[in-house]
Amino acid sequence: MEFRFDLHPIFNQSIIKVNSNLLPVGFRGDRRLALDTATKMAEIINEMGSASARAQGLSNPVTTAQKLRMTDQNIYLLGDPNQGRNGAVVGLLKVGKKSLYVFDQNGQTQMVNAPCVLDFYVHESRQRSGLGRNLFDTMLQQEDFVPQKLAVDRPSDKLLGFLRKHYGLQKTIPQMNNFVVYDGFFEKPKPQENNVTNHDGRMHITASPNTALFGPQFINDEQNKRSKAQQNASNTSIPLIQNSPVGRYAAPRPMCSMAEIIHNTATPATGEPNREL
Ligand SMILES: CC(=O)SCCNC(=O)CCNC(=O)[C@H](O)C(C)(C)COP(=O)(O)OP(=O)(O)OC[C@H]1O[C@@H](n2cnc3c(N)ncnc32)[C@H](O)[C@@H]1OP(=O)(O)O
Repeated sequence: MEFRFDLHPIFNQSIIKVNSNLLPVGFRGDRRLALDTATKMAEIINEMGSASARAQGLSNPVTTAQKLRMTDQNIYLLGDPNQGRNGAVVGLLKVGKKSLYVFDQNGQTQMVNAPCVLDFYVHESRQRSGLGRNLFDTMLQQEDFVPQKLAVDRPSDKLLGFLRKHYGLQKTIPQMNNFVVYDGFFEKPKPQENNVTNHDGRMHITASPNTALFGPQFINDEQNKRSKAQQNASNTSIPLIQNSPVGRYAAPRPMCSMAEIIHNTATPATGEPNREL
């Protein structure tokens, strides 16, 4: 798509990334140039957004400059410096994170903050020549996204074919909304080598408030923590400061009736702090 203005100063590389300020990421220039560039960028985004809507048979564009201004989404634009005198824009890809309710493989609803493909268009005269792949790969790399972790908003048949061909995405997890998610969407990332903690998988689950507050711990983790704490205590001469009990531990203790019976006195329950003493 060609424009009445020269695109070369805007496209300093073939693919540019634009966010809510309507300027290419890394833009340098004074206020006047920024204003001029943002005005031209708004025109590019509106025209490409409308062309994408037409190609998908939508009555309203999914992508406009006005909408982009109000989100933290990113648009990738593919330019062709060699078309015409001013160059041309031949592709658009809009992505961003969205909070979604989606079904997992077991049909359970999950709330996720997922990276989403929101709009994707390559000019009709250039489709099926690898430009879409080029644009998509650049987006994946710059956003640090993985294809199977993407939710795709109402994908067209062309986009389904594209994702199948280039990224092997085929098996979907059925959803009730317009988003398509693929097998692997819910897979947890594998732990990094240097993050792997050395435990044997045995959990320490007790009825103690620590378990309730912090969840069960791996037994080896606890032992490691304890031996580290002991080491620290013996290495330092910092006096042990006992924290005052808080919350329900600060409440007055009930009398222990068994002790009362044995000693014929009123005795507070043992093993717990008693602020009255
Ligand atoms: C979330 C959304 O945005 S949904 C809307 C997606 N956009 C559209 O449907 C708009 C019209 N289509 C397009 O703009 C483009 O076809 C895109 C963006 C989907 C793909 O861009 P392209 O530059 O064509 O992709 P690229 O050349 O890298 O890959 C080609 C593959 O995409 C798929 N594809 C592209 N065009 C078509 C088509 N007309 N019919 C069927 N499959 C197609 C095929 O798998 C094709 O491989 P093949 O030629 O071996 O069959």
